[in-house]
Amino acid sequence: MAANIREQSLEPLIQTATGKRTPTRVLAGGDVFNVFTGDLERADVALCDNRIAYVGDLKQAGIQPANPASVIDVSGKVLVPGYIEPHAHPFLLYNPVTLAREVVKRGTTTLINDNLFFFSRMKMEEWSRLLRKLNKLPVKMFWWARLDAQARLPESREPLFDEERVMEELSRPAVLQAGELTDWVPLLEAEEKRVRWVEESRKKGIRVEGHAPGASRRTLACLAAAGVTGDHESITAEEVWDRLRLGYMTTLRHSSLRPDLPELIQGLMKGNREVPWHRLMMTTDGPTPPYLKKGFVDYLIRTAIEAGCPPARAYQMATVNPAVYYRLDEHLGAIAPGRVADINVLDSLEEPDPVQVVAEGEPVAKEGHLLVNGPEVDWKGYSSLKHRWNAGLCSEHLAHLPKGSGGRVPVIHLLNPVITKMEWEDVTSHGIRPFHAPGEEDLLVALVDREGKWMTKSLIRGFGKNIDGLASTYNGSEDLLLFGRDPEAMARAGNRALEQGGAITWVQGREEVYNLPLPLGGKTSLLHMEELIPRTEDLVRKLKEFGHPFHDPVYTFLFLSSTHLPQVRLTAGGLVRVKDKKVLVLPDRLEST
Ligand SMILES: Nc1ncnc2[nH]cnc12
Repeated sequence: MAANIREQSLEPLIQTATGKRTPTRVLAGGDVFNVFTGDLERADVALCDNRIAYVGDLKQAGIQPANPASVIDVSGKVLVPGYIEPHAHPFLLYNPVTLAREVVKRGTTTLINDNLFFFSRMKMEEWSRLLRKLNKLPVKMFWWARLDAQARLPESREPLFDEERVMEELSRPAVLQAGELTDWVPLLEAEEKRVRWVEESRKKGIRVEGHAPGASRRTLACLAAAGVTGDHESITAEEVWDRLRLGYMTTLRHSSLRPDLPELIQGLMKGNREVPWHRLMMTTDGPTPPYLKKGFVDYLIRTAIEAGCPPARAYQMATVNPAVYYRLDEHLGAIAPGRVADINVLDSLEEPDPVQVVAEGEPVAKEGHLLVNGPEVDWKGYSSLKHRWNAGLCSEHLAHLPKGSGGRVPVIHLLNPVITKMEWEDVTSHGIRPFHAPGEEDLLVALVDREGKWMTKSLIRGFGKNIDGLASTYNGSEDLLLFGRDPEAMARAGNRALEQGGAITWVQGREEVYNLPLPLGGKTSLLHMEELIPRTEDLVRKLKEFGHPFHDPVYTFLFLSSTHLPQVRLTAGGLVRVKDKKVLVLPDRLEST
C-alpha cells in the first residue's frame, strides 16, 4: 500500500461517513487518543475497508454496523494510531520481511526504510519487483534513496550511484526522502550531481535526511542551506536544540548502539524552556536483533515516558509528527476520518505494547501473536542478492603483517564497537600468530575483495583474544571481513562463509564454533526473529568469552569498512584515514599470488 497510499477512492468513504453504507468494521466503546489535541476521547471508530470513515458516537451519527461480527469491542481500552519508525535500517542481520513481521506485533505499522544494501547490489528490475512484493506486508514500507554507498568502493562498483539509477529511485512513489547523507562534504562543496539530486528531491517534495554527528552549528546551518531538512545524530540535548533552532526535524535516537533517549529527553526538559515536541521524532536506528526483545517503537514510547516525557507527546512523536513531516498526514498518523486504519489497542497510555493491532483495517496481531501470514518472498528469484563470491582464500594471503613505512605496522585500537584509533607500532616478526604479534590481544583484520582482487589488512587490538579465524560477509562494503591470529583458521572461516553465499563463520583450529548463514547478499538471514535473536546473542556471548569487551559486535563488522565514520577504515583503496582520505597502507593485490 505504501506505493499507492495517495490513491484512495473517496466515494465509499463518503458513503460510510454519511451513513449510506455500512462500515466494514467497527471498533466500539474505546477511548481514542486524538493526536491533534493530545486528549483522550470516548469514541467509536467506523472503518471503510482500509481507511477510517468516522470517529465519534456512531448511533448519534446514524452509522449502523453491518452485523455483530463486524464489531470489535474495545471498551475499557485506549486506541492510538499505528506507530511509525522514520529511520529503519532493515538489514541488521534481519531482512525487511522478518523485521516487519516482528515489529507489527508491537504496533509498528509503518517503516521508513534505508535502501542501502538492496539498491546498492540489486538489479533495478529485481529491486522494483521486490518492492512490489514488500508492498503486500501488513507494515507499510516506505523508503529512502541513498546518494552514496557510505564506503569507499572500487571504481568498478561506483556506477551503482549513477545519475539514472538515483533519479529513478527518487521518483518512486514510496520514496519519502533522500539520504541519509553520510557523505555530505561533496554537497557543501557544491558538487554538481549531489546538488542536482537534492534539488530534485525538493522539487518532488521529499525530505533530505542528514547525518552529521558532532557537527558545529555553522556546519549544520550550511547543510540546512544545502537542502538538508532532518538529522538524527544528536547525542546531547544541546545538539538537539542546535538542530531545532535551524529548522531541522530532529530525531531522538535510542538504538542498540546509542541508547540516548532518556538523556536527551531529560536534557530537553531541563529548565523552563518549552520543548517544541512537534518538531521531534524518535528512532531505533537499526538495532541489532537482541534489542527487539524489548520492543521497537513501543519501546521508544515507553522509554520516553519513563524519562519524564508527557505520554501524549511520546505518542505524537511516534505517529503524527513523522506523518506531518513526510507530508502524509492526510493518510497516516492519526485515528481520524480519511486516515489509513492503523490502530493499536492498548490497556492504557502508560503501556504502549498493544494488546491488539489493526493494520489497514485488518486485525493483524493479538497479544503479541501474528494473525496473518505472508507475503512469502521467493528469495531465490532475486539473483542479484545471490552474489557469487570469487575470492577463494588461501592462508598464504594472510600470513604477513600489513606493512607501513619504516617496517612499522598499523594497529587499530577499538575504543567502542565503532570508534577506532590507529597507532603505528614496531614489530620484529612478519608472522601474525600471537607470539609474533606485539601483544596477546592483537589480531589481524583483513577486508577481502568479493571479486578476489585485493585485500586490505591491519592489526586490531581490543576486539578479542585468541580468536583463530572469524569471517563476516556482513560489513559495510559488502566484501569479506576477517579477524584472527591463525592464517589457516582465517582462510578456513572465510572460505566456509563464501561457500554459503555469505555468513558469519568462526573457526577455532579446525572446529567451526559459530556459523550464521546470511544468504541474502551476504548481509541478511532468512531466520525469523525468534531464532535470529538467540543466534545473535550466542555470537555476542561467545565473543565475550574470548575477551570481546563490547555489546554490539555486529556494528563493528558493519562499520570497520564504512567511511562515514572517523579515524581509519578498511577500504578497497587500502587502510584509509577518513579525515583527509590519506591511504596509510595500500591493499595487497591478490591476482598475482
Ligand atoms: N549509517 C548506517 N548505515 C547502516 N546501518 C546503520 N545503522 C545505524 N546507522 C547506520
